[in-house]
Amino acid sequence: MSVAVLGSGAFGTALAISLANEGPVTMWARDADHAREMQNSRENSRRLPGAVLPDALTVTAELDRATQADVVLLAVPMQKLRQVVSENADLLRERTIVACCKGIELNSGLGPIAVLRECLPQTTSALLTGPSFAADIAIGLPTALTLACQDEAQGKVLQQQLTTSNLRLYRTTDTIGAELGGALKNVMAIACGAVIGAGLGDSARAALMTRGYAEMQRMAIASGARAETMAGLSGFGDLTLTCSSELSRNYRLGLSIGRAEPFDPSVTVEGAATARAVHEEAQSRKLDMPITAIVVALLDQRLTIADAAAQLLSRPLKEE
Ligand SMILES: NC(=O)c1ccc[n+]([C@@H]2O[C@H](COP(=O)([O-])OP(=O)(O)OC[C@H]3O[C@@H](n4cnc5c(N)ncnc54)[C@H](O)[C@@H]3O)[C@@H](O)[C@H]2O)c1
Ligand SMILES: O=P(O)(O)OC[C@H](O)CO
Repeated sequence: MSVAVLGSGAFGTALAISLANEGPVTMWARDADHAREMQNSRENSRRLPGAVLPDALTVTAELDRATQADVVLLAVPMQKLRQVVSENADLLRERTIVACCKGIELNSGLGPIAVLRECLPQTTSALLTGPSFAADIAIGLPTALTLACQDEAQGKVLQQQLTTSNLRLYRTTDTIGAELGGALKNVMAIACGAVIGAGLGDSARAALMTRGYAEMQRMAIASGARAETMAGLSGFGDLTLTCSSELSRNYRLGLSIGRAEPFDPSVTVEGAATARAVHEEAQSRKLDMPITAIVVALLDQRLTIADAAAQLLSRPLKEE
């Protein structure tokens, strides 16, 4: 089995490093200068500085070369997934595709597997998600992820193929649950960062995480996901990690909102677009998602943190 990773950002690079410890891996970068720089220096100094690229990892800007692999991992931001796949559909059609992004597409309201199904209807598609920081994976720290594939037999094969000495993969056929867990936890991480940034305290964060999880469950169950998927690595697991660590870009965006500080717009923060997509979806389906609505209002600067807290605290009292 041969593996390729398309996208040489932080996550793509970390996965490629871990997989290359088990066998040959090709990583594709769209920028030829960047590809050459990584291939020669054995480091991705732009996106994941300090991590060494193993000899078994080849970096190329030639997409037709990378897509010779049996399994192709797509490690690009969610809002770019459709573009990358549809522009290169001819090269990807015969491969097994594993999306590695977390989020919901604006305009369509679809998650990564649903987008892949629309663009490549005949192709086996899966999702790799769960609590994991690129920086941890790249230096060999232990990580557990969820491999979601609707086809159970294909999922078992991929689970074996993509497990490495530091990546332990669990599998599920609940692709909707895995998509929603990874997408919604980023929205909650922005909210938690804002709470901590504004000095509202750890107790408030715990309340937000718990009620955020209830909100995630509400959307997931209404979408046909299984409750136990949300309780697993892709839901609860990733919520815990992302809402509590400054390694998370979503959490850091929240911190900057809470502190009224600027935030670098070039940083990949999946939760911002996802919050908007989910808020729209929730409104049209009449799902109660107050934390998501507040995150959108904070991003749009329509609400202060003080007003946001007051709004959540003054909601009608109810059973838990
Ligand atoms: N960084 C992490 O710790 C981590 C962990 C788990 C999951 N993820 C997920 O992985 C996905 C990618 O995140 P990342 O951290 O690698 O982001 P990143 O910003 O480090 O890298 C994104 C990569 O995508 C490429 N890209 C962007 N637009 C493209 C396009 N139109 N065509 C081709 N390539 C394009 C960029 O060149 C870059 O190499 C996100 O959905 C994120 O949620 C990240
Ligand atoms: O840096 P973030 O916020 O995109 O989080 C990275 C991963 O999704 C954590 O599991």
